[in-house]
Amino acid sequence: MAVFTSVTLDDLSSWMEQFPLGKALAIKGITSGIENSNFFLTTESGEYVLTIFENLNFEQLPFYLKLMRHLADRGILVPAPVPNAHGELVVSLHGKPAAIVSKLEGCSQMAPAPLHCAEVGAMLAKMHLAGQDFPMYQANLRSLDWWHETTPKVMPFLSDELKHLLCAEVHFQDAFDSTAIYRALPRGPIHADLFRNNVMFEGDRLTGFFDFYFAGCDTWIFDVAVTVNDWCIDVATGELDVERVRALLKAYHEVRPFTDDESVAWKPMLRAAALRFWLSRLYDYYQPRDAEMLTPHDPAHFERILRLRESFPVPPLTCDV
Ligand SMILES: Nc1ncnc2c1ncn2[C@@H]1O[C@H](COP(=O)(O)OP(=O)(O)O)[C@@H](O)[C@H]1O
Ligand SMILES: N[C@@H](CCOP(=O)(O)O)C(=O)O
Repeated sequence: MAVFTSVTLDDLSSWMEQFPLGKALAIKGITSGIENSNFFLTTESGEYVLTIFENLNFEQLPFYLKLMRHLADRGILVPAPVPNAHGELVVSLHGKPAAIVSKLEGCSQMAPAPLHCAEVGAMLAKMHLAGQDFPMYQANLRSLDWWHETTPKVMPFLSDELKHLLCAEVHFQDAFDSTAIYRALPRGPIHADLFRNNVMFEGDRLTGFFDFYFAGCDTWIFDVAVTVNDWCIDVATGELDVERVRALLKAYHEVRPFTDDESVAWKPMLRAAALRFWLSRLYDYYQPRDAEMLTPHDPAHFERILRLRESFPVPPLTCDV
């Protein structure tokens, strides 16, 4: 659907000289993105992805790209941004910020089995550990403060019942946020949007996480909850599939054992993760941005998930069987 800024091989002939990648041989627009202009780029040294950022600016991008570089340098399977001759990861192209990153092989696994969830769980835990010494800090920009800012913007569009659901959940999360348990949760850089469409698989082998542009520093368990709420559900109902949940959590726990506080926080965090995407989908639905050219994601999906996580028991974080 979206290549907002077009790029030709001619445009790249001198621009590419700043990168140690040789000449650009072919460029092909990627149509599936919704936010940026993405291209598969073939150069004399291999296959890459060129992104022209349509919304994020030169000040905002270094956090995300340096985080990806930091993780890639520590063996985490993520696109590695390529620095230019001055060590810069973000460079101007057609007056907009642009970056070249390594290309991940494969495609998204949209019907995951327990073994795919286990691959994701293990890599997520490795990513959290590898991010511990990342020196930059940026808060998760779609966290509690954003929920407070955004709730009043969508309220006028909601029925009384939905208003009540939203306010009650924000209130619950406020209360949980001020507990000693919440404050003790281990944290660091998180992906914060690790849905099925942001992970590549080649067959059953995970080849990488991408789309780090919602990343920020927050609790690791929130990242696990976001991931489980997408990877381990029946998409039609939002119900958790216990086998996939167990596979993901067990693989994560084997790499980075969960703490007791995280076990207590697990259900509230599954609710927080549902709230976060219900709210962003409501916002995009009722206040669409100009650049948003695709049909907005269905908010009712995460409303359903939130109701389920509030009302029903969830599989425990750790399990002996
Ligand atoms: N590093 C990469 N390696 C391989 N494919 C990629 C890479 N980055 C993006 N893509 C492809 O481009 C598509 C759009 O990327 P995405 O980050 O979702 O774009 P947007 O931010 O515009 O929504 C992805 O679905 C994927 O197919
Ligand atoms: N995963 C979010 C929307 C963000 O879209 P992405 O394509 O950038 O991951 C949702 O499903 O609401």
